[in-house]
Amino acid sequence: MLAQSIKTAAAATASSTNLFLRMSSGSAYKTLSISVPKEFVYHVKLNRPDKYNAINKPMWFEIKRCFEELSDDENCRSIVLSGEGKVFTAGIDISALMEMASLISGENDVARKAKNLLNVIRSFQDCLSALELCKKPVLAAVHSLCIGAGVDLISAADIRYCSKDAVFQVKEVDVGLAADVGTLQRLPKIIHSESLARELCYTARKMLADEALSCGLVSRVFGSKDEMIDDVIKVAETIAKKSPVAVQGTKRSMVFSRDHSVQEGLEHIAMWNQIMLQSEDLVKAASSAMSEDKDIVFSKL
Ligand SMILES: CC/C=C\C=C\CC(=O)SCCNC(=O)CCNC(=O)[C@H](O)C(C)(C)COP(=O)(O)OP(=O)(O)OC[C@H]1O[C@@H](n2cnc3c(N)ncnc32)[C@H](O)[C@@H]1OP(=O)(O)O
Repeated sequence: MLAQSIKTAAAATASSTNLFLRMSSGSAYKTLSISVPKEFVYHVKLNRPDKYNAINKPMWFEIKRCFEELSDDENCRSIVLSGEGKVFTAGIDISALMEMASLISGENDVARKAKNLLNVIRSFQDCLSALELCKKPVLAAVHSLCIGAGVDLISAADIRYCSKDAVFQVKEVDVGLAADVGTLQRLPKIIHSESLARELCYTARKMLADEALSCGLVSRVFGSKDEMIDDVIKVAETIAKKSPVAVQGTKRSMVFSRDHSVQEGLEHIAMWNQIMLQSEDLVKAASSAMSEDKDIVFSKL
């Protein structure tokens, strides 16, 4: 009886950490579609194709929930992010911008209006930072348009790819905004050019795939969306076959080191690895490297 209860509890715990199982049992996403094309590889698609995947309020919060859930889903080791339909995304849904305006219409006082806006801006920032905080690497695969909030979104990913029809546009100044959900902070560090980043952000000019490649915004340009998705899933699969302890530690250290000095980064990884080098993954990976057997089975993490 006790053994049966333990088994049932264990099964419940296992399924509660498996996003895909919970999705198929009903707790679905309305603005994202999620699949598992390969073992341990998740594919998250922005899924409002009729609206060019414009990011409306539900999509903002589903992005946050999804990447937070995948962060702790032991069946997920890498994530591909793409857009369903004709374009990757046309940026924030204009209705979400209007909703922000309506939030302050009932207030007369500047301090109260500011407080309301601050809360919204911070919560939208958190939605996209969820990609960066996610323990698993996120590989963004961009086709066609990637506008405004789309650039904020992919800037929080680990790796970016695009197809040759891709167009990137930091469009915020055109709608009267200083971008406030990540582009201004992350883009200069990705492309290592304050000059180009400022040009793109001040002018809102369109950047095509070739330039995105040459400035380092993307790692590779593919001939078509289909070719890109196939190949990016292969990269995600390669990552998913590595030790999850090693990959998650690498992401954590690279995100930390981007924002700290070399010495602070070295200290951070030393603290991390004084624990993680004790993992069974090190022994498994090292002994496989010395043998013919390259098919290592790492435990879930
Ligand atoms: C706290 C603040 C946080 C974040 C702020 C982010 C700022 C930004 O994201 S700025 C960028 C905002 N986006 C835009 O300005 C783009 C607006 N869209 C367009 O200019 C055009 O749609 C287009 C992308 C140039 C494409 O044009 P076209 O090929 O002619 O298609 P459409 O018929 O215009 O669009 C198809 C379909 O999609 C709907 N749609 C497109 N973009 C948006 C959007 N941003 N919000 C809401 N809906 C959008 C469009 O209405 C059409 O839908 P229908 O139902 O067919 O009308």
